[in-house]
Amino acid sequence: MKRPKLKKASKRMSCAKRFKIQKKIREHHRKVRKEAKKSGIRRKIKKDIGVPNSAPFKEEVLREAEQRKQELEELKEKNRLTKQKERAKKRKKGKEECGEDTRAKKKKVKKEEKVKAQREARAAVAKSKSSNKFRCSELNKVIEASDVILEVLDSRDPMGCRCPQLEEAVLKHEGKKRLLFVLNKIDLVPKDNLQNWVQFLQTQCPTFAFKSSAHLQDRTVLEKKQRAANCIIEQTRAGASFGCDSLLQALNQLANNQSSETMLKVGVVGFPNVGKSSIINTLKGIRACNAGVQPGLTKCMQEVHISKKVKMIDSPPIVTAPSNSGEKLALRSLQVDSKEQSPLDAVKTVLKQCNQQHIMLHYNVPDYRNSLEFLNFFAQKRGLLQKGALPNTEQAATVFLNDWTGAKLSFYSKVPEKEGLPPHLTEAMVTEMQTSIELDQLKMANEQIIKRVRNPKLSATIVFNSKGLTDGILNVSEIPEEKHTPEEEEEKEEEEDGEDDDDDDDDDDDMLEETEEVEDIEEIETPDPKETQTQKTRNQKKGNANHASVNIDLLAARKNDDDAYDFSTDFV
Ligand SMILES: Nc1nc2c(ncn2[C@@H]2O[C@H](COP(=O)(O)OP(=O)(O)OP(=O)(O)O)[C@@H](O)[C@H]2O)c(=O)[nH]1
Repeated sequence: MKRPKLKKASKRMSCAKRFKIQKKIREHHRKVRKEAKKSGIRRKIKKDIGVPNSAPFKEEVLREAEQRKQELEELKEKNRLTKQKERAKKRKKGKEECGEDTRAKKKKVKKEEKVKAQREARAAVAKSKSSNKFRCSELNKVIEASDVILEVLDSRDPMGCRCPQLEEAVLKHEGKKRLLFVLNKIDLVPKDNLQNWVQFLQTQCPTFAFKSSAHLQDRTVLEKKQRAANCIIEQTRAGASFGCDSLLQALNQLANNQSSETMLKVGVVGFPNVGKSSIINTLKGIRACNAGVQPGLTKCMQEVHISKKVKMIDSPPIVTAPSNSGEKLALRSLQVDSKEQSPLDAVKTVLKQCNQQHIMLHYNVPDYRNSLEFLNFFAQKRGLLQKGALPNTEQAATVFLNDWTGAKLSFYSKVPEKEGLPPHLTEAMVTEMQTSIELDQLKMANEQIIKRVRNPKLSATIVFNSKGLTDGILNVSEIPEEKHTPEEEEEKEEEEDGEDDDDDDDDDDDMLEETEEVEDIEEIETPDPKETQTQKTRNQKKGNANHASVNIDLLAARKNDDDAYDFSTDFV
């Protein structure tokens, strides 16, 4: 009987057992390696089997192997060196970039600071230029410098545009100055009304009917010549001008009558937005002065040569006296524009001076109970809305007032029934004014102009009840301190706070730079060498005032010291 084969023992085992064995083996290997490391025995280096002696070209093979070894080592060394160099380069570049970055950052910060300071300085100069005191002093300079003064009157309310203080100052001036009226914007009033006004004003002062050109785009004489060469003629209603020739003729005549060889200087003065700059631009034929709807655009006096003998001087608007009634201030004062007076109130007074039917017809609005309701309608019509589609009455009021002093709205006031001279004029003054102007020639020229100018749409014309002459201020010391709007005051406080913070951080370099910038500002404000003696004395006075203010400050500081809390004493 065949013995059954013995079954071979199976190698199968449980996974746990297998893993355990594997782990043990790993641990054992690790232990061996560790000990080998400790005793300094390295891993077995593979033995170079070398070249057997039986090889036919043993020596050559060995030489070749040696050469390859050397080449490899050289290559390795080369790579190592290039890598080292690259790393050094990178490090250097990084350092440079870092240095450049910080330097560039510092430069940028300094530049920004400088620009900020310059901007602030410019803003301060602009602010001082838009102050009433500056305007008044510039106007005085214009009057001083001029031989002839053109008082510009808006044809829609000529009486309201007359300033008795200015007329008196010109006529009573020691330098014997001439006063002429220019009745501007004649295209916005009905012809018969214009005729009446020219006749009325002519009895007091030579009056020139005028319509300025509104479309003067070119700023240089070259552009003007090119336009003329291209035969581009202003044929639009707004682009046309009337009265240029008669005014230029009269001025040339006055220049010829002058005993001296000097040019005739003609100062152009008047209340805001009456068209002073536009008249000069029209006479010159180019846009030499800044003109626009915004009242008070002209900030400083500006000379413009009209011909070889005549030079015009543009001036900032006359400063209205606060003693004027609200009706007068509404259209003639810059305070309304600068929000010192509420535009809503100004609109209210203007509406009161007009016929409601005319307003409704002109603006195409329904019957309104008060000015606010009217402004609501007006704002809706013009699309002046704020958040929630509510009418923006503030903005509407400003737009409405700009319309009334601007270039489009047609309204007129009636000539005063009472004839006679206003209290500041005398018969002698009037006859003096009328000499050296050929009145008959002027009358004829005015008639021609009135004939040629187009009548405005009578259905849209509003009758305006003028409140008469408007008082102005010519003495700088009489101008009241200007109120700052709440926003301006807030800005000022913020600026002061900011300055305080900056002061703490500033180093010596910055201090030096600041002093340099202050010098720049002074350069901007250095007075014109041509300044008159009176202006110089005024400046001297200004200097005294500065000293006084310093003293006051010091006294105040000392007083503050006295009042200061004494920390060394225990008051409890
Ligand atoms: N329709 C019409 N508009 C005119 C006429 N003259 C001036 N204007 C407009 O009236 C506005 C005011 O003109 P400006 O020449 O800037 O007036 P200004 O008196 O120099 O103004 P300030 O800078 O405030 O002194 C502008 O929108 C002109 O286009 C004119 O004869 N007819």
